[in-house]
Amino acid sequence: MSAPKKPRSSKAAGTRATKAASTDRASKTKAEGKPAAKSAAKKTRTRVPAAVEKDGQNPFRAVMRRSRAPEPATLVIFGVTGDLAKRKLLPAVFGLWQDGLLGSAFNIVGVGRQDMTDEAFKDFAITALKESKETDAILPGSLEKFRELLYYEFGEFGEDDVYDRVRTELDRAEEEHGGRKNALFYLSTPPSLFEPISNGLGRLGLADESEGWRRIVIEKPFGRDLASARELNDAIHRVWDESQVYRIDHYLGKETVQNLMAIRFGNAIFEPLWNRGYVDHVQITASEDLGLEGRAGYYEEAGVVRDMLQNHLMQLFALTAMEAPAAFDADAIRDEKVKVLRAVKPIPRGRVGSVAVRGQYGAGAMYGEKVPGYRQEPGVKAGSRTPTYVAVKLEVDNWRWQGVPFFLRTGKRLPKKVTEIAVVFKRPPLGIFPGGLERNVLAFRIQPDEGVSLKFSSKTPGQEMVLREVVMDFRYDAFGAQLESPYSRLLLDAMLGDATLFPREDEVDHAWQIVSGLLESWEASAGARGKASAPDLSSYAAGTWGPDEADELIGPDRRWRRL
Ligand SMILES: NC(=O)C1=CN([C@@H]2O[C@H](COP(=O)(O)OP(=O)(O)OC[C@H]3O[C@@H](n4cnc5c(N)ncnc54)[C@H](OP(=O)(O)O)[C@@H]3O)[C@@H](O)[C@H]2O)C=CC1
Ligand SMILES: O=C1O[C@H](COP(=O)(O)O)[C@@H](O)[C@H](O)[C@H]1O
Repeated sequence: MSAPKKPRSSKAAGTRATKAASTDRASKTKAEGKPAAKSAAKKTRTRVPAAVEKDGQNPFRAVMRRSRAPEPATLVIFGVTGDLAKRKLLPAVFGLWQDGLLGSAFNIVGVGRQDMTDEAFKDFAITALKESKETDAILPGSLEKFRELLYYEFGEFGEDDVYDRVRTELDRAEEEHGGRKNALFYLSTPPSLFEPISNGLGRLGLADESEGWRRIVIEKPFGRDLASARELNDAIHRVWDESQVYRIDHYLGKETVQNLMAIRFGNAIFEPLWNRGYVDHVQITASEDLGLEGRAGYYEEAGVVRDMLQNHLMQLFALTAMEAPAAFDADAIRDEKVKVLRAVKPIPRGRVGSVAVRGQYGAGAMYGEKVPGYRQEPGVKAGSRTPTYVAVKLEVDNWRWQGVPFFLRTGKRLPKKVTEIAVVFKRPPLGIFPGGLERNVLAFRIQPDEGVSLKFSSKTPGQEMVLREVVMDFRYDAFGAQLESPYSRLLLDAMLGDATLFPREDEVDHAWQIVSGLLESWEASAGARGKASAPDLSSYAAGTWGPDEADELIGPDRRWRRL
């Protein structure tokens, strides 16, 4: 599906019109109820410091090596005071910078609604880096140099002033870097603000690429159903060309998700087996031990289908089931993912009961400690029907996968954190030994203990030909390298203009087409049955592997892997 082209001439006109207006706006002061724009003339900036090196070597340098460094650029993070920015984005950018991967001219403009000076923001960001578990080991002197890259702007995202001030920041960055005004805009805000921010950037001409590249990174969830995802795509395309849009799914930035492609398409032995002739079924699991972690406001609106299934799990599915792309480039890979998503048998409302199960955790125990049920979590509405677990059976109508079910499951408060793709092979056609009729399993452990294992049957030592299952295990830590944060990988890719690991418009659309039948069916049944009884929302105790109905979904001749 090709994206509508942005109307270049009208955008250029918009840029000219708003330039004059910006001079007026910039002179408004906080006394007038608007934050004062910072004058480019008055403010001096220190040159961007080079990454900290020890004896010419950064001892924490990541394995991520790229053949080119990004051009001088400004990263503008909208929603920089939020949870994601504090815990993941700022540490990811810091890690890239400390590893010397961001080039010599780079800075960050945080944008929020809170009134804060640059200095207060620098303190905020440094505290976030010190507190986040995701921050790389900090080298001596590194934080002091990193804080010099940080600036802050604030305002109402529905009004023009804040974008005008962002533009002033880009002008200033250009003066310092002596280059073009390249900018990556990262929307780390609630989804309701994606469209207003995109529009604001468009109104002020900030999507126009005549003075440097301009790209927009959009967080998930992308829409709350098929219709709203399409509306959001349309709104985004009124401002941006698809080539400027980076919809982020952090699972695609995980090393081991990329390794799935490397193993499938970088070896000759797997592909001949990767089809209905040999594969019995595939299980894709993203199990979380955590509960809500204070995100009830968001999660009550989203639930597990929008939070995990529509995006992360559908991406893992697409990478597992797609055909080999002709090349490792953005369009070749995204084309293949779209093809297989299109081949998934739709789940109309009437079939939902037989192919999907959802549940909500009740009180239980995690690692020996009692934990409350979902409805007792702070911020959750009494009698909430928000699902925290979903399992679904997908069938793919193509030659490769006809008759091979893909079982996807994800949930919160399951016994442990583990993400895995398991390709379960058919049993041997004939059993000539005692035992030995087990199914072989090739399992990609996405996290933790990243690696790949092959389970097969072997003779046990002794006089008898008795077989037992054994596991051949490759652990990713054999490379001896620290794994890069997915946000680091994806941020750097976006800075380099590489969209390979970002879902394209049509991928998001097809993923929504698959899951929207589930949502419609469950939401309609909630309306019909009222809040009190909810037969299609099963309960499971925290610390267990989800509702019993999920076992029925995969059974009777198959069972979920106990991980
Ligand atoms: N947190 C996470 O682990 C993950 C988050 N995401 C996605 O990332 C995005 C950001 O998430 P998260 O950081 O958790 O969200 P938060 O709720 O923590 O808020 C993000 C930012 O948006 C600002 N904000 C909120 N409401 C408004 C408003 N009405 N007007 C202006 N600014 C507003 C917040 O400002 P203030 O600080 O003043 O409230 C904050 O700066 C979301 O799209 C989320 O779905 C994706 C994966 C994981
Ligand atoms: O996007 C999200 O992902 C996390 C799980 O991510 P992981 O990298 O830790 O596996 C999930 O907890 C969160 O609810 C969701 O918004």
